[in-house]
Amino acid sequence: MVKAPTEEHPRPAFGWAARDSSGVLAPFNFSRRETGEKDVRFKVLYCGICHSDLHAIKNEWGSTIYPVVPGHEIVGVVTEVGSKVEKIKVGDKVGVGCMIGSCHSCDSCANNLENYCPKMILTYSAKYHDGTITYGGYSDIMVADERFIVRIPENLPLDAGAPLLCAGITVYSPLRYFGFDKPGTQVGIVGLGGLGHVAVKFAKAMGAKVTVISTSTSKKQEALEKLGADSFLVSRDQDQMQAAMGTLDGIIDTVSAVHPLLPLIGLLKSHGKLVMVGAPEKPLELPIFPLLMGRKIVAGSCIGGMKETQEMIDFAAEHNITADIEVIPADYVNTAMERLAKADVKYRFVIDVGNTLKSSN
Ligand SMILES: NC(=O)c1ccc[n+]([C@@H]2O[C@H](COP(=O)([O-])OP(=O)(O)OC[C@H]3O[C@@H](n4cnc5c(N)ncnc54)[C@H](O)[C@@H]3O)[C@@H](O)[C@H]2O)c1
Ligand SMILES: [Zn+2]
Repeated sequence: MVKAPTEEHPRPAFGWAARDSSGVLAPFNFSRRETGEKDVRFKVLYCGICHSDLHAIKNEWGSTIYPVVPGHEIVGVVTEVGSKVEKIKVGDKVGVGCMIGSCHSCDSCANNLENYCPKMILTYSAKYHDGTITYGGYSDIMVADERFIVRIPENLPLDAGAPLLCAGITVYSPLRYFGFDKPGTQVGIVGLGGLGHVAVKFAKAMGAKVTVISTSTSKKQEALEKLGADSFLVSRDQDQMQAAMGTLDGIIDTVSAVHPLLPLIGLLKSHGKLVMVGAPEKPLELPIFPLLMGRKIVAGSCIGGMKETQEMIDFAAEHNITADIEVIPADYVNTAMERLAKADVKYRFVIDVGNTLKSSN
């Protein structure tokens, strides 16, 4: 028998959910747990719209549990803390990113890499420790274990800072881990969307030389003049791509759809690394010979651990790095999803949850 939401958890909550793979979002009443002794409860003020939310509502990865309340770039103000919470107090500005739980006992958890814990629990469309389904940040309140709470520095704007909780850490972590953060390193960023545009900003702040690789010239001027990239390559322009062969130490590939890897591998120097962070729904073709000839590496990377996420947010605040955003009301989410699918946003939609999410009852 289906339980009423408040039988499962005592605290009523309200958000927007997709009920099936049409991906259409509509108002949704549900409930959240009581504030546990290690929990932080906060009023959601803003939530970014990640392309992963779009993959998820349409079940493009085949793992969505409906109804799904998406959103994993969530910021707000703390309203309650449990008795054993140590670092967060009522009134603090905080955030939650892509995960809200892990096993706390494996090697990855012991090394602050909760993101690689085999039992990592995603912020939405996953099963929590108590067996209930997790719901994301297109909603009025959030509750999470303190370990998965990020402190938002005072000088970081909450709306333009929200996307850093997923887009930011997803690019910051591989830039650091793969050594693309050394001054003068030649780094390529493929796909100038939500992830890509903050990747340019972080890589520049770390001292890298940044080349944006895009399918058309439409974002060229902005990439060079506004985002601070050093050069711009049009991936469909054979002459440009040929001239740039063997020039990059590393590439971060943020593209959300199936696309050819051969031209990207060609851009790498010997020993160069192509790091995939985009998550297309179907496998990509991997040409082997160009990898062998030059001992090149293709790797992947998934968000970042909580310690590194805090480090990334503090680095962003110090270097004035935020996302370029279009703030929207909650009832615009379906239009926003249609526009995101067409890459018609510069560069991240952020829902003004605090001012526009209105419960129907
Ligand atoms: N690895 C991780 O931890 C992680 C975290 C967040 C998001 N993601 C994934 O990263 C991808 C990007 O997310 P986003 O929020 O930046 O999306 P986005 O839609 O904002 O940006 C994607 C970019 O890819 C470009 N693009 C789309 N199709 C293309 C094609 N066929 N060829 C070349 N370029 C193309 C778009 O123009 C856009 O600039 C998504 O697949 C998302 O699920 C992964
Ligand atoms: Zn995301």
